[in-house]
Amino acid sequence: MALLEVNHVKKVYTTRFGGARVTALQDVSFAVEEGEYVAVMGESGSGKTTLLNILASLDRPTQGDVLLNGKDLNHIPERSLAAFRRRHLGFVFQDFNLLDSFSLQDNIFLPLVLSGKKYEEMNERLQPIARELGITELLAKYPYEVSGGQKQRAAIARAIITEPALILADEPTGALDSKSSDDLLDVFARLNANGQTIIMVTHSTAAASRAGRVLFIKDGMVYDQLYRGSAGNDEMYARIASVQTRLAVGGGRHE
Ligand SMILES: Nc1ncnc2c1ncn2[C@@H]1O[C@H](COP(=O)(O)OP(=O)(O)OP(=O)(O)O)[C@@H](O)[C@H]1O
Repeated sequence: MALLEVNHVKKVYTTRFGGARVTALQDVSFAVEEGEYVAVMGESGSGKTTLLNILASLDRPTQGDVLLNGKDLNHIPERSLAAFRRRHLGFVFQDFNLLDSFSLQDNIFLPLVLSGKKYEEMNERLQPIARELGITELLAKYPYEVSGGQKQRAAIARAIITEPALILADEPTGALDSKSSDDLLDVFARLNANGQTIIMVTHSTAAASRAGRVLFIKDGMVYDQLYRGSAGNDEMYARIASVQTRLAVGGGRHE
């Protein structure tokens, strides 16, 4: 059984007064196995954020279903969704989403605090993660006292401290300079090498070239997929660029 199954997902937004309808996703199906690292690419407006929100159980599809570990997200009652997300998913956002009035350590503890964990357990989990991410010395600092790259590492610590089945990252390198982006992508690669499943929405060809598979979304459909196979990052980069060119000029889909 795949870790994540997305079956014929369609999403139509209807404006508040029943006016214009926008089909953000037409018919999206794919599966993600445990341990995969999948990048999702597509032009602005192609439906990436809509898809990520549905995978995150932050929004429900108009049609179709999403199964995480065989559990249909549509069947989780609204009141249990926040706890479900905390237990199974880790989030990394472009703008870090750290609370400014909390130290990095308290930001990282937040999902565990919400799950009612004791300080000793939180601290025991934190120390190896902070070491791995190189932020041990920064834990007492506040988000405004550290760099973007350091903020993003704290955000990753917060995402993985709950040991989620799946990390969902939305443009995680979007606000970082190229050195910090490379560092973040190294962290993702290491997490993935240790078995962490990651889905990352990105506009960056360099970021996507580090993933094991790239899914291209166009007009609310999966337009193409690239599997890394034995390709190195440079070859992957070139292959992604070539699909992007085909996407931009409106060439036929690869089936
Ligand atoms: N809440 C909403 N109500 C109505 N239409 C929406 C809503 N959210 C998104 N859309 C529309 O759905 C389509 C897909 O949007 P989405 O944000 O998923 O694209 P995207 O690929 O993430 O774009 P970007 O790369 O710019 O973030 C767009 O046409 C967008 O205008």
